Amino acid sequence: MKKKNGRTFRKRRRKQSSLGFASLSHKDEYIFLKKWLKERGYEDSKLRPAEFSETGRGLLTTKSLQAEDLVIALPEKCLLTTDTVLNTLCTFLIAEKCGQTKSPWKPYLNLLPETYTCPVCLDYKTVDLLSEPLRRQAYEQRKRVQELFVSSQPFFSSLQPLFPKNLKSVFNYHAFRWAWCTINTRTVYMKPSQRGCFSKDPDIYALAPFLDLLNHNPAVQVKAAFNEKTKCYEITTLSTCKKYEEVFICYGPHDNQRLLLEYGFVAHNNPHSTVHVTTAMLLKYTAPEDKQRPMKLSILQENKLLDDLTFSWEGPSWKLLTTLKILSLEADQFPSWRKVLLGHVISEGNEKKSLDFATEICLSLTEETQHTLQKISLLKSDCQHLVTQLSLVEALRTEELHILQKTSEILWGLRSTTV
Ligand SMILES: C[S@@+](CC[C@H](N)C(=O)[O-])C[C@H]1O[C@@H](n2cnc3c(N)ncnc32)[C@H](O)[C@@H]1O
Repeated sequence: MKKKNGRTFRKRRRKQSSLGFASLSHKDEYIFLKKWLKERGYEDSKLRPAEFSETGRGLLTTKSLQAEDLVIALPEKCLLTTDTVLNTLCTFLIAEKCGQTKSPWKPYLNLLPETYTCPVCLDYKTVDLLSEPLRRQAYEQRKRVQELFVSSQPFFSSLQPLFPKNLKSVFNYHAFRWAWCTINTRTVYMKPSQRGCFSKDPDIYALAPFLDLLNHNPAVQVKAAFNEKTKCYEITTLSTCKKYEEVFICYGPHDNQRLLLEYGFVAHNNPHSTVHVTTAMLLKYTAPEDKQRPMKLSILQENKLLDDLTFSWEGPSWKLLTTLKILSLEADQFPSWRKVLLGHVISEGNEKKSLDFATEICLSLTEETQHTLQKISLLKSDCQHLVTQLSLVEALRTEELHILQKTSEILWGLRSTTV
């Protein structure tokens, strides 16, 4: 301990803060976790927990990593797996957390976040600031978790003899939501072992202590799987990482809406970011007097063009532009709708009309996003207790605004070449 006050320590602390992270590995909780992992066969020489200014808690490497290097190999004994249903793992987490002192998982449970920012945990005021499609998904998530909680009640009641405390003080909605978020944001997928082509083995999800401190970066590539030979869950990087930098993995090619929905955060400059255009929005800008509108809509529906219409950093998606071209067909052009689906240009007029249509939608979404950002900034000063969640939605809506601004530039360029 005395060593900590020495010159080397002070020098090291200075170096760390200038690099944008503060080491956590000297803290008791992390020392206990490392000891616990070691007892279960985990050997590590390079990863250290740290607090990063951009991403919060994560892991850094003390040795540079080259492509194909193993980032981590976590032995099976350290994994908390479920080959049964989700609520069994929820129940397990709640029960272990409440009887923490005796739990063999204590060093891990101690370090789990106390709160989450997935939509199920957000205040209604915050959820209402999300864009319409995401808001709908956020309410669906709430409903799903509530239903799962209600359907787990008989199971919780059957556990009463095992608990001296009043069961409701242990298995309440608050605890269930915490456990659900823990599982949703932190489990890794383990492909069931292939016992035969028609194997009915259920999917297995595992909580992986320490490994679950790795944060997401959409720009990195990794391979992750349970290795049957070494009996370890292994992550190999396909990207490089410099010494004393944060080691990232990629949770998948998710856009920011999906990251918020599933993990409760957003990634800045996410290349997969999109802004969704709903059917209601399309209908708002199509002429209701267009007699072929119902037919056009059923063609679009049959060809699955109405789902997932988006603007991205590259402008309107192919699906969105094709949809707009079909909706913009004049009565005499309508029989050519199949050609539009095949990517043919029907006329200069149709091209121009669909781009004008896209511009109108983009402009309307831009105004709506700017208005929401103003509301967020007012709410941030009025509702101090919601500042963290409001900042999260602000980051998401700001990224959406940037995509819409980029799209507007792209559309302007496209329109000037078609006129
Ligand atoms: C598997 S955990 C990673 C470790 C986590 N930061 C911790 O302190 O326990 C996943 C959670 O980390 C956070 N996270 C992951 N990547 C992030 C990033 N790039 N920026 C901000 N938060 C991130 C999110 O809260 C997410 O739900």
